[in-house]
Amino acid sequence: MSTSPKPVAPIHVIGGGLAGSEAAWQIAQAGVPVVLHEMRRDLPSSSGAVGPTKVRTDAHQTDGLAEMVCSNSFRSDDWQFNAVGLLHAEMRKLDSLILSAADQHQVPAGGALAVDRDGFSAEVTRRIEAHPLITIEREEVAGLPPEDWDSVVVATGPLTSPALADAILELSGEGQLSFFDAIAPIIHVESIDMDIAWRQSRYDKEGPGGDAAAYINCPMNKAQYEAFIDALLEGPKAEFKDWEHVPYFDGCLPIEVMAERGRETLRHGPMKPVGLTNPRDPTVKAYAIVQLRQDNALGTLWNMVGFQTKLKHGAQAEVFRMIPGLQNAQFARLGGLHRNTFINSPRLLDRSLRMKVAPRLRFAGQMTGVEGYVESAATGLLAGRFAAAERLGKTLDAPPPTTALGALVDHVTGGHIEGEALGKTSFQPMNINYGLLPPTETPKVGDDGVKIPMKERGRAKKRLMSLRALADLDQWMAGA
Ligand SMILES: Cc1cc2nc3c(=O)[nH]c(=O)nc-3n(C[C@H](O)[C@H](O)[C@H](O)COP(=O)(O)OP(=O)(O)OC[C@H]3O[C@@H](n4cnc5c(N)ncnc54)[C@H](O)[C@@H]3O)c2cc1C
Repeated sequence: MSTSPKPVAPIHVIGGGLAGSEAAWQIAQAGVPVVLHEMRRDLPSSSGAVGPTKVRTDAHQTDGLAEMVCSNSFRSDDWQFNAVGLLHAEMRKLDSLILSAADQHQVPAGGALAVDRDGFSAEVTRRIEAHPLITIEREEVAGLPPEDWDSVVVATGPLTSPALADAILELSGEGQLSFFDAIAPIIHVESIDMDIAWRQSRYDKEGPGGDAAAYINCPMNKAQYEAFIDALLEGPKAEFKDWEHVPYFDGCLPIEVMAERGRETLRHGPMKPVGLTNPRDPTVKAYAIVQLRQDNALGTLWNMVGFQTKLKHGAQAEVFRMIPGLQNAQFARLGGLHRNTFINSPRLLDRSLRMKVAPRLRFAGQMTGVEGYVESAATGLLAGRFAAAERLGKTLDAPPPTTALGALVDHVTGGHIEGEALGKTSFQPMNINYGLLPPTETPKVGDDGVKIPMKERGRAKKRLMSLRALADLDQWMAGA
């Protein structure tokens, strides 16, 4: 007598945003059933109320899956010279629902992949609803998922509902999960002018690694400082939106707010010039000094210490390039101000995005500390594949760190270096960028054997890194 095979138990995905929709799709495409829980819905009108009650987050306007809450752009689609374009290319290779729906609903935007947001969200919703292995439950998961959900992907995003956020916070043992956040810019190290800046820790103090030259220092004279303060005070600031009502972290005030308190405040705060000596001008005391601290294990990205800001993005590049040594700075991430919910992933997650203290819970999307629509969908893609492989009794390692996908996993699960934690984590959300991938040698000669001009070598290096990433991803896929 033949017995029918035991049905595969479903995986639960919480959150039908960019990450959750992609995760659900990847799991179902692997042949594993999925229940996707999304809280946004229209409730029938209650007695006396006019029209249906709409359950939304503070930013979402619709009940459509994968709603883009702000811009309609997935940013550059150039896989050769842009890290997010490379991430697109990798995701396309892996049957990404988000990329496929975006390609289908593309609108003209130069080299960027921008979409008709309603058409895009409708397409994702249609394909998820039509998938025979996916069931959608329109409900809030208001606390930790029931124990009998043995495999869960939590993809509830920056605006995770408070009941679930509180439960995760408690489980994590961390002090904080959701906050109104001002973040400092991060700079590619190769764009810092080391003929002006120098390496030294304040008072040559050795760090835990025995390094007494852990910081990069940019000196300012009085005139430069005064001009900088004027530019800071005059620069256009991002306005608060009415959904942004969570307070600042203590000790994390935007620099413009400090400057408004007095022209000298910054010189006595993050720009204090004490304990540092410019080796090129040892007898002259700098009037103010901007410090940068290494931000990733590779040493390719450096964080402007104490420079959290709510200056508008366009103004930031202009104002911060006034700092001597940063005149040609290339920003891996600009500073910003927004409400965000994310976990301290480097401490809490393993390399397959499982929570170490509760491995039935996997995290994906902005909750893991990646930033942006594409990066969120990318971690959803991986979390979905990891969860499906586990359910099917297979092992799936993360893609290598030379790929954009692998670099993202490495960043959120370990690549970041903890700063001098002021009672809080220094881990901050980040977009994909080449600084997260191990560097290659800068090529001097092109494929055609012709010498590459100096100013084009940075681009050539990006292309080399992209080619390496796609080749390594192919190899990973062949072994997966
Ligand atoms: C105001 C704002 C503007 C932004 N603008 C941009 C931008 O222009 N470009 C960009 O690239 N990124 C932007 N981001 C970042 C953006 O949120 C992420 O890039 C992306 O949407 C995150 O994807 P996600 O899947 O992690 O979260 P989301 O896309 O937000 O999806 C999370 C889903 O989980 C649901 N959910 C929450 N809690 C529960 C619960 N307890 N039970 C069930 N469902 C739940 C939500 O309703 C939502 O549908 C912005 C973020 C915010 C907050």
